[in-house]
Amino acid sequence: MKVFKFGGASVKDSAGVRNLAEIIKTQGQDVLLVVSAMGKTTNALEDLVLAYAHGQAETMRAVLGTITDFHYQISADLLGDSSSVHETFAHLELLLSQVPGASFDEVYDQIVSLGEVLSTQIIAAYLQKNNIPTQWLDARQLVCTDITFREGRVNWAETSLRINQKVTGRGVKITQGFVGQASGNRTTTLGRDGSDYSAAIFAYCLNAESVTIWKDVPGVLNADPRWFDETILLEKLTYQDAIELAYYGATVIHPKTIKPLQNKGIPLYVRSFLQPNAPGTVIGNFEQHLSTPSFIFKINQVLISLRPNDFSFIAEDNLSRIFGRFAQAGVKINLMQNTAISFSVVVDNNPDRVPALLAQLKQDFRVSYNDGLELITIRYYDQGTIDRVLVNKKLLLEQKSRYTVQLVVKDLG
Ligand SMILES: Nc1ncnc2c1ncn2[C@@H]1O[C@H](COP(=O)(O)OP(=O)(O)O)[C@@H](O)[C@H]1O
Ligand SMILES: N[C@@H](CC(=O)OP(=O)(O)O)C(=O)O
Repeated sequence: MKVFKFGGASVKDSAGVRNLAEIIKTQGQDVLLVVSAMGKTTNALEDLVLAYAHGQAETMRAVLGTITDFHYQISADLLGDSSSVHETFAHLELLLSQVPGASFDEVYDQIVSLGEVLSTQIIAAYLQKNNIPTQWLDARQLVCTDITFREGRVNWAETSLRINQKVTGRGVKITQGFVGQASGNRTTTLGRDGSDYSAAIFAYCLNAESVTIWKDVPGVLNADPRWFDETILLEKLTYQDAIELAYYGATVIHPKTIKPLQNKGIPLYVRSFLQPNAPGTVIGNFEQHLSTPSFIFKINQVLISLRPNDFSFIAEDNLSRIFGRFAQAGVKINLMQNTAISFSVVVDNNPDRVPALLAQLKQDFRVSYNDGLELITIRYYDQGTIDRVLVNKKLLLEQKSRYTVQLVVKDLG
């Protein structure tokens, strides 16, 4: 069996779903489809949860209206009516009519996971209508996680057992990316952009022949084409290079995706849903690492510097307290560096998390920070590539290892 993952961009409208069906007709007889919410539905559902949690009835109605109209229109266009999603919208409305009875993160997962349920219901019905017999599978009954809402950690043994019991026989199957379930039938999600990871979970448990993630780019490029003009397609990548690129922030693949596939030697193809016959990128067990420098660009970074109040050194006890605070606040560190009396970290400037973290850190440290920064990572760098990216930038911090350099910069333009 092959696993195909289709992200939100590939099914952002009815033309996208028609294109998916064409790809299945030509390339996927024995395939499990792992599909994300359509277009930007997850963002809209996040707005809906916020309005619901804050009791903003008017905003809630407006956002729900937009989400409903969007799906009804695609369903009507593809299937002639919106019956494929009636039940899920009725369930959503029922949820929203009740007073929130659980933590924000649990409510978030109950509601936001429905984006993937809606997309797969429409797509399954469309494939059926086009004489492609398709079995719809509920990922909530297959992917078992712990109770960490919004970042569920997979229970591999139980997940494998269930997947192998329920995903059997040949033919086309479709399930939701991003979604899981903790004990007590409590829906969880795997973290934003987690559908690539879902595809890897299914492939690992099923010993799949391969995974293909269908994207709006020709494959993995040596830089994000949104930021760089002259990108190069990387035709072959080792698992290790792919892990490193994803870890440092190449958003084309979710970082958790690669390891399960590497463990079983399952190849990962990244291909374009716009040019489905082009070969794209293959990630696998190759000898040769990358020969082209790759660039990863993160904007809206904040550099936080901490100094102990009592002039003690930055040592194990301080560091464990600092890491504890970051973990508690759910803030991921993109880069860190320390001297004897200061510790500097660079993180995404998430307005929901960073101010609370800074307030916590101020209890124990003198805190200074510098925002509006960019973090540029170059894998397989040389001085020429560094000089090129530093044009019109002020360099605030630099960290080099054998293959990777990270530069924290302020744009002077
Ligand atoms: N190294 C890279 N190679 C290709 N695309 C990249 C790279 N880094 C970032 N991207 C971005 O990833 C996007 C595709 O990922 P994403 O939008 O998350 O797709 P999906 O919704 O299908 O999961 C591309 O449009 C591109 O802008
Ligand atoms: N829909 C989820 C999961 C996901 O991975 O989506 P996409 O494949 O469109 O990035 C999200 O937006 O976070």
